[in-house]
Amino acid sequence: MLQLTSCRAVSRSLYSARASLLSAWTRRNPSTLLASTVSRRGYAEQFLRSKPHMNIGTIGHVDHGKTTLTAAITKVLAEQGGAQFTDYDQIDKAPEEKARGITINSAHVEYETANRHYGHIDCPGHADYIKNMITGAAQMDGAIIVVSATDGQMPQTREHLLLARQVGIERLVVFINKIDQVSDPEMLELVDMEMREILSTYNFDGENTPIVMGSALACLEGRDKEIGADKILELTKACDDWLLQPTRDLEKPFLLAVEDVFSVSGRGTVATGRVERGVATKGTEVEIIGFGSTMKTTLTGIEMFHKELDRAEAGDNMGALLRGMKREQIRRGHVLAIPGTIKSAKKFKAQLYILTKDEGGRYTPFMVNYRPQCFVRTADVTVGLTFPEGTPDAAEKMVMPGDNLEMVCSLVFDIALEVGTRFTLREGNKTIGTGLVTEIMEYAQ
Ligand SMILES: Nc1nc2c(ncn2[C@@H]2O[C@H](COP(=O)(O)OP(=O)(O)OP(=O)(O)O)[C@@H](O)[C@H]2O)c(=O)[nH]1
Ligand SMILES: [Mg+2]
Repeated sequence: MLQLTSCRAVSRSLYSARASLLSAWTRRNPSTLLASTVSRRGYAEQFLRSKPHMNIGTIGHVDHGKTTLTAAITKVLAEQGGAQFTDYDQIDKAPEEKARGITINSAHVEYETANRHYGHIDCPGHADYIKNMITGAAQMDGAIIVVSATDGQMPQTREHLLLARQVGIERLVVFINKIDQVSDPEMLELVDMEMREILSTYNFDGENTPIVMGSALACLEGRDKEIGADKILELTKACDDWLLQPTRDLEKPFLLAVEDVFSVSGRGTVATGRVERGVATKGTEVEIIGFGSTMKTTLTGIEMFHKELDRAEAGDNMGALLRGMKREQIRRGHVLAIPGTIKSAKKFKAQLYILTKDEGGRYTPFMVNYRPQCFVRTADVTVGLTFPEGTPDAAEKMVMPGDNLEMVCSLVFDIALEVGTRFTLREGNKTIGTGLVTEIMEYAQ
């Protein structure tokens, strides 16, 4: 970044300067193209809205009515002018999308209630959910868990609850669907009780979570308003009231993943990278975390768009001038963060999704102690994979392409990690899996 500064054309507008800076930057690191083009300004232009935005989705057992419900929500809100009606067929005919090199089937719709703008994800198949949740393609801040009144909770109801918890969803709303097929009120009460119980089992607030009972199909077919449209509106109201607005990246403590390091004569050492979250100003104290010891320093200068600036925020690509640091002390893969907000770790548990060969992954299974490269932010470190304690027949157990499972990951070097950090596993030039940190088992110091 600073190299570019020395040959800048003074008359160029900020915007074109930024474009060339980005292209030079992404040439060096093509994988960050997406992240860097969605800059703070670009984002604001595209998504400026008057209401707070939230990402949610429908989760739950196969055939319990997630897609029908998604269509029903767009139908009732379309009548109020807050959505475009998206019928069942349009949702399940989901376009294939490429995210992080993995093909993912999911359908996105959007709608507005009185209070919020929602992005809503409905995935056609069970395996896609898991993949979407682990890769972050379905980054949900909250979710609607759909359970059929005729079946009650089923294995994937529980599995999705577990996964929702692991990907950091704190609150859910329950929709007990298909009540048009159940005439016995005691049966509904039983499903209600069961749901509260398993919500608590998975550390959700079982007692206070709103549970709405209705029929998505009745709503979609425009009949039985009292169990159809009325209940769907009650559900969206429950989402507005109960689901918590996520903290915006800007409000979180500053964190930058170091992409490159330069030595600028007469000034000192500059680390460049994208601000993942928070805001930094001149004088901000930071820790440099990863690869051994944690070092403290101060940001003495911020450079962006070929200019000295006072402030950088989430989404910006910045150069950070670091007081008293030598070039050799910092490397790609280090993280600059507000002291005490993130720690360096070597060993953690993760939920993994192993790509199939059609997704560009391995053709063959692997066994315990497999050692791929783990890519976290800008770091890549060799990782040894083992099964959690108590896994039966761990020595003979095979992990097949297409599997999703929990594994213990032991890194060769420690890096900044926290629960919820996402990473990819690669072998040679192939992405073979993606993962999400669910528990830190061993910190570096
Ligand atoms: N009687 C009745 N049938 C419903 C209701 N909601 C959905 N269905 C039916 O249940 C079946 C499954 O609905 P979907 O919406 O496709 O279920 P899904 O949860 O999206 O299923 P997957 O995406 O395959 O996991 C369809 O035949 C729907 O018409 C309802 O309220 N009442
Ligand atoms: Mg569906």
